[in-house]
Amino acid sequence: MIEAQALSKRYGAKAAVDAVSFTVHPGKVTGFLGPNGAGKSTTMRMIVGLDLPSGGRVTVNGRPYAQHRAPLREVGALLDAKAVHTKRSAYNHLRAMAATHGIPNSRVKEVIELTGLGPVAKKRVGGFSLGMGQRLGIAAALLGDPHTVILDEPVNGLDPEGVQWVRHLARGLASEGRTVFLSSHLMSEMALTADHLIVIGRGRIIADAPIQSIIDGQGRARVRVRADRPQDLLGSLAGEGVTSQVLEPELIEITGVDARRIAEVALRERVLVYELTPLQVSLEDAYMQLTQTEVEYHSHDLPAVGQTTAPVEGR
Ligand SMILES: Nc1ncnc2c1ncn2[C@@H]1O[C@H](COP(=O)(O)OP(=O)(O)OP(=O)(O)O)[C@@H](O)[C@H]1O
Repeated sequence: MIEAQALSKRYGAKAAVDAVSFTVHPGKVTGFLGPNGAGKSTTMRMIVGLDLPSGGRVTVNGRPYAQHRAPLREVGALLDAKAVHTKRSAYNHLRAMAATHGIPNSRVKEVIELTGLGPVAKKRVGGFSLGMGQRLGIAAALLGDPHTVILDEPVNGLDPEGVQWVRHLARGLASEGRTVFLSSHLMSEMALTADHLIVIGRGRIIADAPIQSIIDGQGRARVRVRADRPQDLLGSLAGEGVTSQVLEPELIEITGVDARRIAEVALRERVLVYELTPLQVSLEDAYMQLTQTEVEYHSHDLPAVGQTTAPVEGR
């Protein structure tokens, strides 16, 4: 179990992590999700003692990381796969790590097999692709057979097979009762892997909940409507804070009210509706809504064609 209490990290005037408190429980995969610069890596580095907190504290199974007798057996972490730049082979790199922690060679061989590094184990790590480096970092994290596994952006640089492998690995580790904490800036990835999400933006926790409740709590209803006079329908819904997208002359998507409300208004306005389909709110949508005020680096899109906010023209 990882427990952070009012954990903070300042760089000069900037709060990279701003008094965050959260608990990561064993037996499930907890995703640590946030846009670039949100504070994920800094938080993870503080968990394993690589950065000193400016305030607050964080413990793993009740103690700060550095106070564990055999930290590698307690916590395995992948924090920066690129940090391994060595002329050693993967095998020798892992063997050296194992030796300093009293871990037998048989375990080195096990993690090499587990991470699919067998065919390249004797090759120099310096020549590894990003994906292979990532697998090596995960192998190193698992070396001590730790109770707690922390992986910072583990799928970075992995091919689809590798992404799926990380997913299975994470789920497998959690099903064995371990604490699994994975960071990502991709909701789509977390949706497939995590049971629970901690969402961070600008150094603050903005959600900490099971995935399903994040979808339920954040998603605004979105409904696809085919109607003979969609503009009249939108005009009548204008006071209800809806947004809409015109896809075809008689096909629109309305966000902000549910299908029943649209049907009521259509009936009142005598608009003929011949399709009314509630659309599931995607996790990506829920995430965007959660973090839209919390991203450090905004991109500026061109306005989407047909995207309007009611009231609309042509009424
Ligand atoms: N050593 C440092 N010195 C100064 N500022 C830093 C340092 N490390 C991180 N920061 C700043 O702290 C904030 C949080 O960074 P962090 O790397 O923890 O975010 P992140 O969520 O992991 O982002 P990413 O997904 O881009 O890796 C950012 O604004 C970053 O620029």
